[in-house]
Amino acid sequence: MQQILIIGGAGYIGSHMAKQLANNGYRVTILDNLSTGHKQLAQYGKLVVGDLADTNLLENLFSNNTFSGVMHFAASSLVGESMVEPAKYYRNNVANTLNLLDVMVRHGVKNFIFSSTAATFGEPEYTPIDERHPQNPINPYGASKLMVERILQDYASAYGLNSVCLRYFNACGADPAGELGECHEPETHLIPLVLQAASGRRECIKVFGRDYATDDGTCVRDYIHVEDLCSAHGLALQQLLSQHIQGAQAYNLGNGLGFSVQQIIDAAIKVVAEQGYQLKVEEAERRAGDPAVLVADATRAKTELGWQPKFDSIDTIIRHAWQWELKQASPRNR
Ligand SMILES: NC(=O)c1ccc[n+]([C@@H]2O[C@H](COP(=O)([O-])OP(=O)(O)OC[C@H]3O[C@@H](n4cnc5c(N)ncnc54)[C@H](O)[C@@H]3O)[C@@H](O)[C@H]2O)c1
Ligand SMILES: O=c1ccn([C@@H]2O[C@H](COP(=O)(O)OP(=O)(O)O[C@H]3O[C@H](CO)[C@@H](O)[C@H](O)[C@H]3O)[C@@H](O)[C@H]2O)c(=O)[nH]1
Repeated sequence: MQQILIIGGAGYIGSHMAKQLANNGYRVTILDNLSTGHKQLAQYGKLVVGDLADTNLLENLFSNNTFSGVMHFAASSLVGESMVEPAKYYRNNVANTLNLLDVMVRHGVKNFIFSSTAATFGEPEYTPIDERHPQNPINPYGASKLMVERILQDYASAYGLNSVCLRYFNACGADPAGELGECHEPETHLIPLVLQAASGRRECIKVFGRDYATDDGTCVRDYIHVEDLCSAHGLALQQLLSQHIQGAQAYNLGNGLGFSVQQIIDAAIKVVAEQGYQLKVEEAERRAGDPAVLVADATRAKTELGWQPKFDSIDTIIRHAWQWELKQASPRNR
């Protein structure tokens, strides 16, 4: 059985990844410092609680296990916070990743998958955004992820470390079986916030600006189900393990479909109404640093990895997230 190390596997996307890998016959070890993750999400692997900054812990982990590959989800990932606390972002996302890569190189572990982001592109020059689009991040979060992308290129040529950077657009949805889902504190993502407004955990959803150059004036994003993100990781892993992928590669991951903030709210209103729930919408100022439109061109992932998103219906995405939200809002979990 091949053993995979998931860094950040107690978080939103990493926990879904652990479940998919475990269900596909891999042995999973999770390293997580539980800074934004949750022990109860790390159900599908052996959890080691610890920090990436702890080189001794990493050395022991790699000495006592034989990892076929490493998936790295751990990061600080709040765009706004990164503007006022850039040091935290460069330390956690860049310096700590370097720690990890150096231990991998020392132990001859060659296969690495990295969670990158659409935020590495900055203000789009054109959409949909393919891999040829210039990368000019406009915040330290995006810059920190781009630095790792760059480091991975050099580590591939100098040390033979093979890697895949997967640049997610807007991760959303939840485990279709209802066991796992998003629980960030603070939550900043649109879909969970809209659903919290419906469940009563939040008073209302605020629309950040209606004066963008889009059809209805609200921002357009490419919402990609967490299960589909994980299936792309699974395919990338297979290709790394079989050495079909070598060097440092990068793929954009999205559905290629744009939904406006208003369209998301409308879709959510329909889903929650089936169970008699409603939600209140309020107007708010634009949030600094939000581009009007971010949509992915994921052709490369489709042709080279054989990836095909399964949950591209926004209704299905919202239904899965709503099932999870109802569980979070139930009195037993409060
Ligand atoms: N959620 C999105 O829409 C989105 C979009 C693009 C990219 N990403 C990237 O995907 C990855 C996962 O995102 P998520 O939403 O699941 O985040 P998350 O915060 O839910 O998960 C990150 C996990 O990493 C852990 N962690 C952080 N720093 C650590 C450290 N130094 N040592 C050990 N563990 C540490 C946290 O405790 C948490 O469990 C991140 O790298 C993020 O930047 C997310
Ligand atoms: O209460 C809210 C929250 C969000 N929005 C809007 O909803 C859209 C989506 O926002 P959000 O869910 O915060 O996602 P993004 O800001 O698009 O960023 C996500 O997607 C990026 C890639 O596209 C990743 O890099 C980031 O990590 C991830 O947070 C944006 O237009 C926001 O202005 C609102 O109107 N009201």
